[in-house]
Amino acid sequence: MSGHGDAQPMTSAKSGPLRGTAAVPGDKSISHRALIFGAMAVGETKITGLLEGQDVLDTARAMRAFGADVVQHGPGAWSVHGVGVGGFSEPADVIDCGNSGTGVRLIMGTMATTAMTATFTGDASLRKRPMGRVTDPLSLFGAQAYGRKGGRLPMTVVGAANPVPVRYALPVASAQVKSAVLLAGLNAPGETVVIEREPTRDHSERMLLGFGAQLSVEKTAEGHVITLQGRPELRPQTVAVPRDPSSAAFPTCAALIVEGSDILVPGVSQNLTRNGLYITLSEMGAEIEFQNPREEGGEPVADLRVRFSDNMKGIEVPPERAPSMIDEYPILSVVAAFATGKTVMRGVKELRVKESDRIDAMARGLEACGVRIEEDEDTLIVHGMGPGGMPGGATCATHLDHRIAMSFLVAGMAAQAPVSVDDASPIVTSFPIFEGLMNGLGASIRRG
Ligand SMILES: O=C(O)C1=C[C@@H](OP(=O)(O)O)[C@@H](O)[C@H](O)C1
Ligand SMILES: C=C(OP(=O)(O)O)C(=O)O
Repeated sequence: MSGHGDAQPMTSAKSGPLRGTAAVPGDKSISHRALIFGAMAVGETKITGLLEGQDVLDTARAMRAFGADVVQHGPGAWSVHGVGVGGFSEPADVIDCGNSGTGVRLIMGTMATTAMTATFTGDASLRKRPMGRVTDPLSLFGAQAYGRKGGRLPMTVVGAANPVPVRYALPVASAQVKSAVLLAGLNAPGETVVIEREPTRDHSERMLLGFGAQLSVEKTAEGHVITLQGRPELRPQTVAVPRDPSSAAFPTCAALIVEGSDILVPGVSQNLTRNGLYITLSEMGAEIEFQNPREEGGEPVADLRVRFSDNMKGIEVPPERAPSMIDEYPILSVVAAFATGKTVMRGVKELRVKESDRIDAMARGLEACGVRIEEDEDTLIVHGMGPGGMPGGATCATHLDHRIAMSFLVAGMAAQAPVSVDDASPIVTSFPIFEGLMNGLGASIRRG
């Protein structure tokens, strides 16, 4: 999907109390990886709970283009007949990863150590995002990449015919870059080593172990040293995808700011590389109870009981927490607008290279809603207006960014006047049932 269709304006008006259970769909990061690792295994991987968002559907299509047999059997139930490590065949056409940074970067890594050429593109948002962060380490394996200025898509990657293993220290805290290097390392003989100073989401490491790769993680003074043995035969798995904590953030935060709300959000990941938002909200004084802790799909999860919280205080979010809540800053900045005092988010410059420049998109939209903002290259500061304090009454630009669209629709649920977004169509990339789920809890979100 290289372009969205028509823009889909949407408006969210003040909501009555939210009630009920918010069962959000499968985790996007784990869904991409289940398809990609399944394609690299020999035999049939069975997946349940797959997120059927556009980003993941684009990865499914890409895996077919590289020769894997990917079949949908029912809602969320998929199978992948893999071709084995190094078994990809050259795609006959351009690979279109739509809106998905995760999709394109992980797939580039996967094909970079196989002797073939593939050309990648995406929508207008993805074509602006930097790919040099993955093609730089992939070139160390012997791959070559030819893209537009600044390492932008469309880009052609020529895979290494005789790949060599790599030792690479990540210059940026990014699970996408880490995963691209590990995926490339699968088809390089010998040991590939990735060193990350700050821990990022660890789904690739967990899944590689599950599929039978030899991988070790050592904590050293340099950070996490991840060592992978190349050329394993990956064994097909049964993957039960847990719910997405980044999607769960939207009903959770909505319930915190909409007066009288009391909802249950089941199966929210407590994986320490993903739960930064929930720690931050608790520190702000949010009324969240973590009930029934258990394992689901190999991830620690809990059910969250979330109540309207009229006593939240702005805080300083520790910068080292950023990787564990990187996609949640837009919705956190909405909650911060309904807290008392200022919330300071430092060390967040990575937000500028997501589907949009998320610091700029949130700053401009919140200002239009009457909120005072300070920002610099690496910082966002929101001056809270207290419960019910945000005037609202604006139309916010979403810049092809699902998280910006959902964040402003949640803001409208508690603001004094309705909040509109110019284009809600990108929400289908990660949370296709957002509108129905939120309205089912009691929200008033309508098209137009
Ligand atoms: O590896 C992943 O699945 C993801 C990693 C993060 O990106 P970066 O690795 O670029 O920080 C995150 O923003 C993205 O939504 C999903
Ligand atoms: C940044 C995100 O995704 P991606 O990088 O995969 O486009 C996101 O989902 O917030």
